[in-house]
Amino acid sequence: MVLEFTKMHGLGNDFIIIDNLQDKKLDWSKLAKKLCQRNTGIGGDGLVLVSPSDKGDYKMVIYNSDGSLAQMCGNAIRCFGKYLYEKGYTDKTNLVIDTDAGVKQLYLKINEGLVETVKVDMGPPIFQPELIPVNTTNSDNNIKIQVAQQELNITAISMGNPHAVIFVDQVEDFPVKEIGPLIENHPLFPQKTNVEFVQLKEDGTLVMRVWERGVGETQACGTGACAAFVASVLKGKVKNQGEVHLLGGVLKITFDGERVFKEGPAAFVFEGKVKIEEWL
Ligand SMILES: N[C@@H](CCC[C@H](N)C(=O)O)C(=O)O
Repeated sequence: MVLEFTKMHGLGNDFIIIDNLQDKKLDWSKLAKKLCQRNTGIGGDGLVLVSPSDKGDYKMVIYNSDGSLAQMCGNAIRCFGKYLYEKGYTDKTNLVIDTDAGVKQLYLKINEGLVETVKVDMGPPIFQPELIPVNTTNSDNNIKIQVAQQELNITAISMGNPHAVIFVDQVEDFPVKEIGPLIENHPLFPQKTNVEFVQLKEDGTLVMRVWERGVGETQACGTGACAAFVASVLKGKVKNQGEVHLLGGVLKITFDGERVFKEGPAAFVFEGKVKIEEWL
C-alpha cells in the first residue's frame, strides 16, 4: 500500500500531513512511529491527519513521533490551515478547525495567493489541576520539585494539552535533554507533560526551549509558547502582548486575560509517496 504525504513545518517543528478524509482504517499510532523516524522513515515530530468533522471545517488529528495521540498542536494547526487553503480544500480565510482540545478559529493572512501567517485563537488557558491533569492542591499551580539535584519551580497550565513551565536564568546552556524527560514522566503528571524552559529577557521577550511529550526536544512548540506566555503574564513579568523566541523562530502571542492568540508562519517542505506494507 502506498500513502501520499506532505511534509510541512512551523518554525522547525515538523509534521507529515496525510489526507484521511476517506477513512483508510490504518493503525495510525504504529504508522506515526515508523513514518516519523528520521533515518528509516520520512522524519517528523508528528503525524497529522486531515479528517472530516461535524463541528468545524475539518478535524486535525495529531500523533506524536512515539505514536501517542496529542489533543492539540499549535504549530501543526498553522500548517494545517496553509495546507487546506493552498491545496484547494477551502477558499475560506477564516477556518474553524476541530481538535481533541475543542474547536479553534484560524485567521489566514494571504499575500499574493499564499498563506503568509496564520493567527490562531488558542482558547482560554486551563488552570484546574484535574483538567491539566496535575496532582497538586496548590491553588496557584506552582509546584516545587527536586529533580537531578536541582530544585525547580513548575507552573502547570493546559492549552488543551499539558504543560510544565519552568523559568530559568539561562536557557541556552540549560540541560533540557536531561531534565526534560524527568519532568515529562514525573508522577505529578498522570498523562505526562510537555516541558518549557523559559528565560525572561529585560525587554519582556521570552526565550524558550521545549521538551515535548512523546517527541523530545523540538525546535518550537506553539501550545508551549502560549503556556509560557500566560505563566509570564500571571507572574507580572510581561504585558499582555509579546514575543516568544524559540530555536526555530518567533511566535507572537497575545493573552487578553481570557483567551490566548498566537500568530506565526508555516511552510511546505516536500511531498511524496511512501510504501507502508512492511509496517502494517
Ligand atoms: N508541537 C506542538 C505540541 C504537540 C503535541 C505535544 N507533544 C503533546 O503531546 O501534547 C505544538 O506546537 O503545540
